[in-house]
Amino acid sequence: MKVIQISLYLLPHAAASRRGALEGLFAGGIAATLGSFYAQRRWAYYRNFPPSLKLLSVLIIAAPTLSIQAERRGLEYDKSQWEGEGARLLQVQEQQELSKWESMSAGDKIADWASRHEYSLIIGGWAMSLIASGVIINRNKYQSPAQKIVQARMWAQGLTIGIILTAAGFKTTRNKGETASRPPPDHSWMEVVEQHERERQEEERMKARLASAQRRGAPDVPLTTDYRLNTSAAGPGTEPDLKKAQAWHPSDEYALLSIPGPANEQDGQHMLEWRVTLAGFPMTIRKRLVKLIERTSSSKTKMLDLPLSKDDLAAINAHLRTLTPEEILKWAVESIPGLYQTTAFGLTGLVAIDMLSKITSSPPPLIFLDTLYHFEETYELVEDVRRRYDVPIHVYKPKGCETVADFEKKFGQRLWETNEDVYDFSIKVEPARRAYQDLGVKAVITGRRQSQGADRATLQPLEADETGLLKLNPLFEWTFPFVEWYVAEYNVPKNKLLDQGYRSVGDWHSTSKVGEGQSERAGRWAGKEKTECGLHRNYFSMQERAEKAVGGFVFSRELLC
Ligand SMILES: Nc1ncnc2c1ncn2[C@@H]1O[C@H](COP(=O)(O)OS(=O)(=O)O)[C@@H](OP(=O)(O)O)[C@H]1O
Repeated sequence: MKVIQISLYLLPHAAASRRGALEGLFAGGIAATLGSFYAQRRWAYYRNFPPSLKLLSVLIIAAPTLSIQAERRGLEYDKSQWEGEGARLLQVQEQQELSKWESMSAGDKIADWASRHEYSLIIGGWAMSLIASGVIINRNKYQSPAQKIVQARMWAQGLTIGIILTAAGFKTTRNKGETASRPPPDHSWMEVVEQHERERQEEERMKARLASAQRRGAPDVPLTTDYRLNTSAAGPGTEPDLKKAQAWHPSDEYALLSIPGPANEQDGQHMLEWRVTLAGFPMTIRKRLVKLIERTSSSKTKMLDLPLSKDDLAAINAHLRTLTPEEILKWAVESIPGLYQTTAFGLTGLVAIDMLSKITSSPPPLIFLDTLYHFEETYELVEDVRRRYDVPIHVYKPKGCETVADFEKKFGQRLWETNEDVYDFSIKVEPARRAYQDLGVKAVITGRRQSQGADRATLQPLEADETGLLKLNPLFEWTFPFVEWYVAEYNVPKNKLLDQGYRSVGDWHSTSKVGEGQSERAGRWAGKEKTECGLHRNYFSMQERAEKAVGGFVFSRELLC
């Protein structure tokens, strides 16, 4: 807040008043002197006045003009010092007064003018009554000039007291009326000052919080003032409603925000992606940034007691939905015991691997279910990841099978065509179960996202499956462009097939390229109704279907388990 030093304000105010006083004295003095000369020439009885009385008649005019003009100049100076919001308020007030004045009757206008100039009227009244009584008393031949002056002053004083009493009575009546009809006092100036003060304190608090978060090892995020947006999704020129941002990811240069767009009949509600350049942030984003930094730098969290009740799960999800993927991962690393990441090295899983490598020096170990039918490029990617990230990879294959030959010896060729339920169970569902039991897995991070649609459209950040396994989906709200952006931005290793027209990669026999405008997973089991490999379906029903398909429990135990 601006503090005005008294000397800086008072000295120019006094100078302005002095200038006004001189102007008033000069103008009043000249007018009164000219008037005195005129009276001297014109009226014999004025010529008979002693010089002191003539001087008094000049002073009577000059003194009020001096004080009135001095006050005017002082007020003018005060007004010139108002600036910004203050000046605006003054203008509004003047405007209100003008319209009030225009709506008044002639009588009210006179009363209003009189009340605003009461001191000028009193001084003027005193002067006029002194002159008038002087003129009347001067006609008395029997009094000496000194007696006449004393008597004129007495008359003038009496008249002036009369004027003052009338003004006081008039003012009291007026005040009573005004108090009854007066609108509540206008405290808007106080609001302006308070608002400025609140903003200043908020800014201070943010700086302090940011500094403290940074001391605790949070990333250094640039906070400047210029703020630009660009979007392809909503069209240029529109601005996102930042309060609705559901997911966002700050990098060194910009943040990606995911905000629900307008619903339409074809796609229903869909998300819009915004790229916000971090040349600077508005206050709303800055606040979220500070929160984010605080969260990412917060210290230890208590480990969860498993299993979770439904209510606990709902409460945790309500919390996780407000976090970024990195925050969710950090929370999981700190609070979920027995945490692993299950991955087929899809783009989403790769993003999570990269984020985890920046969050912790001992990221959750990876579980890769080697179906034996992966593309060569996928196996190459496994090695790339092994080289780039210091994370253990547990590879699980179909039970008792090291090679395709082993698998086909057991189940025959093209099992995915001859018996899909058995295929899904034996290449993914059973090996996964085995891995979870061998390794003591309590929770897995998955690469599923809501925007992949079908069963995943309502995906939550944390789920508990029918076996009690927790599944964490940190990128549940990210869309494909976000994932692609992250991979490119941080040079995350990816499947070479993605540069050849594939978007989601599974087994070679059930994966195809996708055309322009097709959905991300259109190339998986193309032409079939199937949308999931079974890994994320109900374990017990998958097991039951596979057992039925191979001819009952006894036989299935041998073949499948
Ligand atoms: N083979 C294999 N091994 C380990 N984990 C696997 C496997 N297949 C699927 N997943 C997990 O499921 C996530 C989604 O995979 P997909 O989108 O490819 O769908 S599907 O599961 O194959 O139907 C997938 O996400 P990503 O980590 O992005 O691959 C994994 O979390």
